[in-house]
Amino acid sequence: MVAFSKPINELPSAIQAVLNSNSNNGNSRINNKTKVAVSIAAVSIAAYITNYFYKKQAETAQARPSFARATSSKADLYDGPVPGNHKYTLTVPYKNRTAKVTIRPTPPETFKKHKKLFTPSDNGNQRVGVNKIFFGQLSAIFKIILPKVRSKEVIILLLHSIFLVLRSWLSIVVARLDGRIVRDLVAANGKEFLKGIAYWFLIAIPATYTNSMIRFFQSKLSIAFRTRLTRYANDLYLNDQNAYYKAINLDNRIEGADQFITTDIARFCDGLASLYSNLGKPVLDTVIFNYQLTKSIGLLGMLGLFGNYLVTAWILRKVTPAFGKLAAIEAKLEGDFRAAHTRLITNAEEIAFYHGAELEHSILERTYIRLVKHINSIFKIRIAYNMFEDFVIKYCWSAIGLLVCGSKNHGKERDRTKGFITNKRLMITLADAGGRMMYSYKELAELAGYTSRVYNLLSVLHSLYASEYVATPRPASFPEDQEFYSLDDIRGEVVYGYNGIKFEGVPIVTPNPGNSRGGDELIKGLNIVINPGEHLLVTGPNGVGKTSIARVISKLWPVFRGVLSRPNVGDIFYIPQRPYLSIGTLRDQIIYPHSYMDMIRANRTDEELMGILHTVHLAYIPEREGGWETKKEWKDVFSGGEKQRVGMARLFYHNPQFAILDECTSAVSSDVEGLMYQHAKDVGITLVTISHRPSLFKYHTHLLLLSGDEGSWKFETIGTKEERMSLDNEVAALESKLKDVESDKARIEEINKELQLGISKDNTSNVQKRGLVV
Ligand SMILES: Nc1ncnc2c1ncn2[C@@H]1O[C@H](COP(=O)(O)OP(=O)(O)OP(=O)(O)O)[C@@H](O)[C@H]1O
Repeated sequence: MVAFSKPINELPSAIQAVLNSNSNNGNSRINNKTKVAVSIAAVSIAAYITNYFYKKQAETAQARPSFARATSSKADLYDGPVPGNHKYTLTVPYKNRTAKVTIRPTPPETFKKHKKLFTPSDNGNQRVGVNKIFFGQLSAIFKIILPKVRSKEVIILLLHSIFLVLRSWLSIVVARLDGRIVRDLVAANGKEFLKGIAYWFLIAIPATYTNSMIRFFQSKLSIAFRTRLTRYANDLYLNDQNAYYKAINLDNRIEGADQFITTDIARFCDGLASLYSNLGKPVLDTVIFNYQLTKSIGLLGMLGLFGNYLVTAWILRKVTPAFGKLAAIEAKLEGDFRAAHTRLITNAEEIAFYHGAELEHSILERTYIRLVKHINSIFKIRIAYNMFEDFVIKYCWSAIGLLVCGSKNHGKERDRTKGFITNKRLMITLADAGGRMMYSYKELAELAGYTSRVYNLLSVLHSLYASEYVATPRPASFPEDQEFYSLDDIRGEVVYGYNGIKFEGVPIVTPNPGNSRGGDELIKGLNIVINPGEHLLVTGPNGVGKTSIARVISKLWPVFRGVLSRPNVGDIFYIPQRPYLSIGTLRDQIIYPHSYMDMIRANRTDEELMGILHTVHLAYIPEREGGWETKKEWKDVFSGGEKQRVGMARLFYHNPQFAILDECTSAVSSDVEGLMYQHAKDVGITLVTISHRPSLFKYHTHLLLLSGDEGSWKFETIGTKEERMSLDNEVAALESKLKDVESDKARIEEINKELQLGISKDNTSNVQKRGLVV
């Protein structure tokens, strides 16, 4: 018989109550010594299994060839996938060395299989909460985070569960030990008391280890889920289907995908991993104590209690605020705040030039205030809810429990008191478990919010990956004789592998997602052909659709009607209007989008890169910047003209059959621009140039003139060699006239100086009165 008087803090009082009733009944069959021994053995076995699992993982990692050693110290920290390989190795910095990580990109078949699981919702109008939709979404996401039974995550889950059960077991053992120590203390049995204290210290080792391991596995589970989800989302987002571009330009269902992928996925995984241990324990406690109560209060009393649970659950469901929806809105507002900061960082120089700090400051403040107001409103909502929750669960449940117990208590006064006290303790501990369960329900509701955001992200990415867009219904007022362009009605065709660029009745249309008038037709059905060796110059006023032609050729914008025939992806290279410089070394800027490993595989050398830099007049750069390995924020290092020349260097490195040059030399001086164009032609690149500069005429054979007049266009040859020569002559004549202008200017300055001298001699000079100014 064990007598309890003082529960210890870390023990759930509920378990002690069970032990109380158990021990009072004299049911203790196993002694404490055995229990301590069994506990230590059980925890040791669990620790051994854990160790074995992690040792195996470390061995697998060691067995991989060292990428850094295999190449050289120059090896950059990332390597792209090798074409045709289903997996590849990335090297990442880790504790002053590089660690290798094997990446297995999600195969397209998996996306195809999962597509039906992820159906985009009707623009967030559905109810976010713990409901059927939530469980459906969760089960779809489970297909990603637990793809098969034999996966790392399942092992972590199992080990986590083992430690959770061990914790419950240890709690019981510790409670019994506590009772025994108190008994010996009261009985003044010094020897037994000291023995109890010794056991106490002995059990502390597995107990603390178990608690640490529970937290460890919870974190491991969360990060393992996050890794799976992040990789999956990245694979859907960044691929040859350009979902990252479509999400911004062809769709408006997800705003700020960065927030979704970086923060929302992390919160979802944390919530899911903690829910397992947070919900598991009170559920276990509730089962145990309800079982105990049934013994005391009989079946009828128990039915009464269950009725009470059902009514409480119903009321709570009715009065619980939409925590899921609130969490989803909070996540969106966090995203807006983050996006405002990102904009500031990206455009720091332009904003500084304009002295725009004050305005930007107010934008940031406004975004933050919106977020804080929302969070504060959640806090307020929680006051009333928490009061209600406490009132119902802690006070009403206990009172009802006492009533049930009271009505069941018969017999002698002494027995009635004992039964009443035991049941009361059970009721209070049950209420405590209920409270924790309700708290977990709140967590579950918040998880529903993150689940809906993650699900929404994945389902939109799935539809963009499959090139499925939101339909725009044709408005009744839309003119009948006018073609209506909706993103769900793309009838054009793209033929790859064509040796040239051919448009057959292809209109250039802006996508305009979410706009009720559909896409705007910038250029009426284009019919042009560019064969290898012919060079096209596209010109016309601003905003007429020149760059949009390049977008259609690059398949960024859809071909709504007609047929576009174009070369394969690797045979055509595009240099955009705004230069882009990536993260990485100086070398990476020239070879972008290839990696250093691609360069090594293709037997290309730094000497070759140096030759290219000579061509674009940037040969001084490697020395100035400290060599090819230098890493800097290149967009802040290069001048506008240098950035554009780096773009041309990329063109010469990749040396494609076709190139689309979109105003990519507008900041380069005319002489160097001419040399670069001539070089591009000499090495056999067929050019499609978008430009306003007449000086580029002579490098092209065809002209596409966009007038902007209701989408009309004119396609003509720039004339014979002689005619182009005569154009050249005209340009030369104009340039020489410009030179004359310079000499005339100099002469005027001379005259002015002479006049100044005259003025100082004769202040009344007429010339001074008239003032000759250039
Ligand atoms: N993603 C988009 N969605 C809707 N309209 C767009 C989009 N991108 C561009 N436009 C519009 O399409 C029109 C043509 O744009 P484009 O960039 O092709 O012009 P451009 O002829 O190259 O002009 P510029 O000479 O100024 O570079 C513009 O009016 C522009 O506002």
